[in-house]
Amino acid sequence: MISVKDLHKSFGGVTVLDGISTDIEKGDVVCIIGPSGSGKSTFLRCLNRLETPDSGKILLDGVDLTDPAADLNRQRMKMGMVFQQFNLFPHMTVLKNLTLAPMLLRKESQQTAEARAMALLERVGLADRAGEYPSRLSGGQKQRIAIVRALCMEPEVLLFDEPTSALDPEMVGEVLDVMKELAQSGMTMVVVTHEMGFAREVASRVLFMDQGIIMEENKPQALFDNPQSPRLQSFLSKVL
Ligand SMILES: Nc1ncnc2c1ncn2[C@@H]1O[C@H](COP(=O)(O)OP(=O)(O)OP(=O)(O)O)[C@@H](O)[C@H]1O
Repeated sequence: MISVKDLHKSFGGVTVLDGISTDIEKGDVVCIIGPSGSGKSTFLRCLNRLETPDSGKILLDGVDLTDPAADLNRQRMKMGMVFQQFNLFPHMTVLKNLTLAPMLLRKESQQTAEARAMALLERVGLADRAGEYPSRLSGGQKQRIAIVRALCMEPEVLLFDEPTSALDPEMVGEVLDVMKELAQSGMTMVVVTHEMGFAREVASRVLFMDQGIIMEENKPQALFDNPQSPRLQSFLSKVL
């Protein structure tokens, strides 16, 4: 589904991505962990071209997103993004936040967009908040709404950039539960996270990122279950 080939990105002479290559298949739940500043967010933002890589290729369903001729807006609709800071529109109700993009970009009728939004709100237990403004919601509720907003575009893959980092500890669980449910439903997900428990439980693959490169672990559960693993020890000592 997504194929990344030899991705490089520098900021002001500092190399942040130093030749990243990986393939993400349909149904994968890829967790990216690594120390602060190791380039995790930059990698995620390059995937949907919020950042422009210096070199390398990103193929989404065979379309090269680094090709200037690619229809980026069309391709981006296939990738939902959930940010650390929710990024909901504060002046719009929850329902308006959820229906805006499907109506504007997918040209859906209000009725269709609202019906899907309400069904998804139901799924995350927030149907009764459809008429609220974001300022009246808790952080955990806002992030669940942000996930629903991404889902309303019916993306092929969801990208999460540290979705629980801005939350009070007691709100983390409710957001992770929604993400687990999504993963179990077969959604393809790429998740930058410091939540080791989530990675252990849900990831089909874990990418360890350090100094601009990734090391991949195809059997993350086995890795986490082996506390003697020097590789795990080395990463955890930096991450935690
Ligand atoms: N737009 C930018 N301009 C300049 N430098 C940037 C920019 N974005 C990121 N960087 C730098 O690139 C490096 C990697 O940042 P990035 O946010 O990708 O790391 P991260 O692994 O996601 O870190 P964290 O876990 O702290 O969020 C950092 O040194 C950061 O300061």
